[in-house]
Amino acid sequence: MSDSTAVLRCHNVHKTYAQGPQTVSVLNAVNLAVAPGERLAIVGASGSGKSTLLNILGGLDLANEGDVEVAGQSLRTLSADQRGRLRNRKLGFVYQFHHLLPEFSALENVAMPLLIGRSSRAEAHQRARAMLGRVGLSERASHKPSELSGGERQRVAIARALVTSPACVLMDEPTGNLDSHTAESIQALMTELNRDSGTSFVVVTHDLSLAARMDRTLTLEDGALHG
Ligand SMILES: Nc1ncnc2c1ncn2[C@@H]1O[C@H](COP(=O)(O)OP(=O)(O)OP(=O)(O)O)[C@@H](O)[C@H]1O
Repeated sequence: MSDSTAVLRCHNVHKTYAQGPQTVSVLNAVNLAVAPGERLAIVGASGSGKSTLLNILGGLDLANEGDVEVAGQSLRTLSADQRGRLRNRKLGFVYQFHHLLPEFSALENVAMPLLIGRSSRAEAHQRARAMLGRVGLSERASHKPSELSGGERQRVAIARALVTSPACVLMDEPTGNLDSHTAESIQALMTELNRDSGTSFVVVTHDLSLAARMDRTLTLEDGALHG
């Protein structure tokens, strides 16, 4: 794959953190290219830097060195506002602890990225309703997150990540706090949505059965990705 076709790409990414008087190197020359429609799992020991890498790939955190390109656009050249807009248009995010807004309904949570992207309220709600249908939650549209099960909340988070038709969805432990049956249904849903939408997935996980369902698995070790 030539780099220009990658939906997400990083080159020579380094990240260090100050921990007290020490500087700790977490990422040390990470290179990655994610193809359109590709499902990639990133695995690695606790503390190996998986979440750090995901946050840098999503433009939520900045590398000390190196570059990230989202849909061919280098994040380095963008202001924080421009990065936010690119993130909103091209990326979706799913976290283990879902980060749904507690005071809003499932429908309003899913509509949120569209409203932030300046869709009209009517259009945002129509698309959010359709997406909730895709994840099997039409009957739960008016429920608040506290009125949903863990698996339902995770499906709302997936619907919210996909509602803008992003090029790539970044997921941090999407099945991490779910029982095995619910995790299995989330895995099946991800496979189905990937097939239907062609959206790429980058999934950080300790769940080896989820990793096995992806097209490719890379291991983060000693600050670098290994095939
Ligand atoms: N803001 C921060 N300041 C200082 N150190 C940090 C910060 N964020 C992460 N770290 C350190 O960077 C390392 C990598 O953390 P990260 O959360 O990326 O690992 P991980 O592979 O996602 O771990 P886990 O599988 O346990 O979630 C850890 O040693 C962590 O303590």
